[in-house]
Parts: sequence; C-alpha cells; structure tokens
Amino acid sequence: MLESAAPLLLVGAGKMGGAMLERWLELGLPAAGVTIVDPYLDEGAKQAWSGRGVRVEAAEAAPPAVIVLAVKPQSMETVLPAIAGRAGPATIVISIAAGVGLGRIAAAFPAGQPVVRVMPNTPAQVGKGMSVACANDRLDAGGRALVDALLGAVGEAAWIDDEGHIDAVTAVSGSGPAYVFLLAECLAEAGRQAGLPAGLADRLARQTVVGGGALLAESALPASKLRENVTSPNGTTAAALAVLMAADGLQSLLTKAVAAARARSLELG
Ligand SMILES: NC(=O)C1=CN([C@@H]2O[C@H](COP(=O)(O)OP(=O)(O)OC[C@H]3O[C@@H](n4cnc5c(N)ncnc54)[C@H](O)[C@@H]3O)[C@@H](O)[C@H]2O)C=CC1
Ligand SMILES: O=C(O)[C@@H]1CCC=N1
Repeated sequence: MLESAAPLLLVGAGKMGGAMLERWLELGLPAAGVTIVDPYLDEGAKQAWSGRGVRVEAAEAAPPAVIVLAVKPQSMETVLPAIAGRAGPATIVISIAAGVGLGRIAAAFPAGQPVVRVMPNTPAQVGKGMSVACANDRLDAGGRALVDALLGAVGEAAWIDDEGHIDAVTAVSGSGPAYVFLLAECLAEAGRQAGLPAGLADRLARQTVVGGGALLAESALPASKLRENVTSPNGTTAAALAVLMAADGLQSLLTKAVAAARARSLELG
C-alpha cells in the first residue's frame, strides 16, 4: 500500500519529516517517487537523500499523490502559498505542524482538497511512533486507507473526529517522548547524587526506561498494576513513591506540563 503514496512531496526534511521518510523508504515507499523541498538542508543531508534515490528540490512531472508538510508552524505562512500550486485535485495534503488547524491549511488549497492534520512523535523513527490524525470531510475511504498505511508504517495510528482534541494530543504524545527522555536524564542525575559513578548511573537510568517501556509494550497489565508489582509493602519503592505520588508530586507536575504544552499548541495556530 505504501507504493500508492508515491509520488510523495515532503516539504521540510528535518527531525520529524526526515524520520518518517526514513521509515517509509525502509518499508517500501519507492525512493524515485519522493521529492523533498527544503531550501535549508545542508549539503551533506542533500547528498544523503539523493544517494538513496530521493529527488531533492526537483519539479514533479505530475501532481503528487501525497504532500507532507513537515515545517515549523511559524514557516507555514510562507510555505502554504508556495506549495499549494503543486497539488492536484486528488492530492492528499498531510500536515504534521503543531497548532496549525485544518481550516487554515485547507484555505491555502482549492476548495475540495483532502487535508489531514497528523500529530506524530519521534519514536516513529524506529516504528514505535504514536500518530493521531484528523481529516476534513474531503478525505474519502481510499485516501484514509493510504494515510493509515503511511502512519501504520511508523507505529500506531488513531483517528479523531474532533479537531479540538489535537492540542491535548500534541501535549501528551507529540511532546511526550521528551518527558520520557527527561525522566531518564533526571533518574541518572539522582543516581549520581546518590553516589553512583556517572557512567553507571546513565546506564541504569537508560536501561530502566527501556525495560519499563518494553514491559509496558508486551504486558496486557495496566501501568498501575506493573507499578504495584515493583512495590513491596513498606519497601524501597514505596518510600520513593510516597514522594512521587504526593500532592505536589509527578501527577501535579505532568498535569501542569501538559497544560502548558496544550496552551502553546493553541497559540501556534
Ligand atoms: N520534532 C518532533 O518531535 C515533532 C515535530 N512535529 C512538527 O513537525 C514540524 C517540524 O518539526 P521538526 O522536524 O522538529 O523541525 P526541524 O526544524 O527539524 O524541521 C523543519 C524543516 O523544515 C525546513 N524548512 C524551513 N523552512 C522551509 C521552507 N520554507 N520550505 C521547506 N522546508 C523548510 C527546515 O530546513 C527543516 O529541515 C513542526 O511543525 C512540529 O510542530 C510534530 C510532532 C513531533
Ligand atoms: O515541540 C514542538 O512544538 C513539537 C510538536 C510536538 C513535538 N515537538
């Protein structure tokens, strides 16, 4: 099914767009059917993509099946009018930009353009992403299946009807990997402060996050039960959780963090 996404035009081959493209190419999107538009790519990146058979900054012979807009929200103002003319009536326009609404994207294209707003995350790079998609009413069943194939190639995909949820989605799963990496950083630092050598503390923290994530992925148990399985009555974990689960603990911090990210997503629109 990925072959049907070609020709594909990727606008912005940075961290997120580039990660998704990598995975799509690995899983069968034909490189010869991909064009990248990104005027700020450095020479090394341009050569790397060209070396894999992807066309960089070339004009298409025919309108693409899919355009993926993967530029910063702040670049959308200039990118949308510059790219709109490259779409055909059936081209599916996918935007992964935080904050930028379906209506604003659709308004840059002729009436009737199928437009999908997607919030992916960087674990897409290893096929473990979480993407949430929301489409306008011009996306037909075939188009939806094509978008599903693209998103399924980079991990799990969920569709929502209410675009109003996407700012909270962005705050939870779009930005979420950063919270997990911060947890690994903070756990390592706490280990150093408890007297462990730096390298050992890093290794313990990293593998604990990796192992916890893998157990979560493979187990049918809810996270709360997996947590309870670590926690002996009156033991060491219970002592730590009394701190983390206090009124001003992790829940309160994450609730504030997600609210801040959601508010920023709303501002970026
Ligand atoms: N990094 C992440 O974890 C996630 C990012 N996103 C969204 O993805 C989008 C891109 O973010 P990143 O990849 O992190 O940023 P990035 O800065 O790594 O990539 C943006 C790319 O757009 C290119 N670009 C800038 N102006 C352009 C133009 N006029 N035409 C074509 N290309 C242009 C830049 O050279 C760069 O390569 C943002 O809208 C962000 O909200 C969504 C989910 C997760
Ligand atoms: O930080 C950002 O704005 C983007 C959107 C979600 C993850 N990164």
